[in-house]
This record gives sequence, structure tokens and C-alpha cells, in this order.
Amino acid sequence: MAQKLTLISHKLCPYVQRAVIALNEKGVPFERVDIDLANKPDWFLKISPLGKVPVLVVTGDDGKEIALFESNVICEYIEETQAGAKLHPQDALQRAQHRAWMEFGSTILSELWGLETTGDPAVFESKRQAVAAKFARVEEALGKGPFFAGEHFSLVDAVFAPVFRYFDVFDELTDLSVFADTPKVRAWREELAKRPSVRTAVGADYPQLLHAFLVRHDAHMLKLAA
Ligand SMILES: N[C@@H](CCC(=O)N[C@@H](CS)C(=O)NCC(=O)O)C(=O)O
Repeated sequence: MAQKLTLISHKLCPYVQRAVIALNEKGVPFERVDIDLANKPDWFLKISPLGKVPVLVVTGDDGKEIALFESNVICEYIEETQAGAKLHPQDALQRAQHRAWMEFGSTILSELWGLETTGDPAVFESKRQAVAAKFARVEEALGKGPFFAGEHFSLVDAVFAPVFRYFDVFDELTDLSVFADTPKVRAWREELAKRPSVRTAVGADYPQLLHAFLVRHDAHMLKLAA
């Protein structure tokens, strides 16, 4: 069935980026519609039960639209329905492990959000350590590289690339030092940053936009960094 894919997006959202990266890796054409999350349109609230991006709207030949939410589910759908490079292992057990690490990538992001908003140095430090401990676990899971599972780029890479990109900007604002003892994670991060599917998943203005967003929202964090 011929389909049209429309990704409802926000320019800064790392969950959106993982879906964009998966679509880019597959070479699938899609339309991206950015919305203002501070002023969510009614049509968006109708199709997004949690009011969150990304949402992938799949339009069938018959014009019927199905809206999918949750970024990892969207990535799985892209993998299952689109031709192109395989982004999941063939083996069921390995695939399950990859799914678990995709979830792990979401958990790291939610811990980062907490880091941004705290004004208490002790809370900041304990959260910073929690994030560093998570990356230490990622370090243990990594092999020779260059990607999470070796030679082939997978959905785990698509999930972590935007996390690392977020750190690029975050690191300029505050001293997180969460990669100090994780050489494999650092090498992985550098490899992903070079990947065309990753680089083109955001606009050229992404660092400036994210920087401005963090500065606007995270006065406490900046104070701690000073
Ligand atoms: N679990 C969701 C998380 C998505 C998410 O948190 N998106 C944020 C933007 S990065 C959002 O839409 N926030 C708007 C809101 O919560 O009101 C997923 O993986 O898709």
C-alpha cells in the first residue's frame, strides 16, 4: 500500500530526531510539520493523546489517516514497514536487547530534564552522578564499535545520537563531565555526530535554538555553572 508519512515535530525535540534519523537511514520521503509546543493546535491535541511530539501520521491510499505516537513505537513501525537498511538485529533475543537499550536512551533523557531545572547544588550533583552512572553502564554494553552493535547502524544508534547532540550544547553551559571515564561512549558519540542521517535531522540553527531554550528555562542551572 502506498503511504504518505507526515511527522509532527518540534525543532528541538530529541525524541522527534530519533524518528527522523530512522527515516533518513531508510531513505524514506516524509513531510515534517513543526508545531509550537507552548501553544498546541487543536488538530494536534486530537491526534496526540499525551500532547507530545513526535506523532507519525500515516495516510493510506484510501486517504485514511492513522496517527502513531511514542517515538520508539514510531521507529519500530518505520523499521517493519520500510525498505532499506535493517535497523534491528535479525535475532529475537538481540532485538529485545536493542529495544531495552532504546528505552534506556529515553530514561537518560528524562534524567537530563531533571538536571536542568534544579536550583539546589546538592540535587544537581546527585543527578549529575546518576547520569554519569548511566553512561558507565552504556560503556559496559559497548563493543568494538563504531556503532552500538558493531559495524551496522541500528535503532539504538538513532536513539542515542540526539541524546549526545543535546550534550554538545548542554556541555557548553555547565560542567557535567559525565563522559570522563567512558572512552567507548565518547568514540561512539563522535562517530554518530558524523553520520549524515544524524547531521541532517536538525536544522543548521539547532545549536543556537537549543542554547537559547536552555538559557531561557534554566537560570538555576546556569547559576550553578558560574
Ligand atoms: N515518551 C515520548 C516522549 C516525547 C516527549 O516528551 N516529547 C516532548 C518534546 S521533546 C513533548 O512533546 N513535550 C510537550 C509536553 O509534554 O507538553 C516519546 O518517546 O515519544
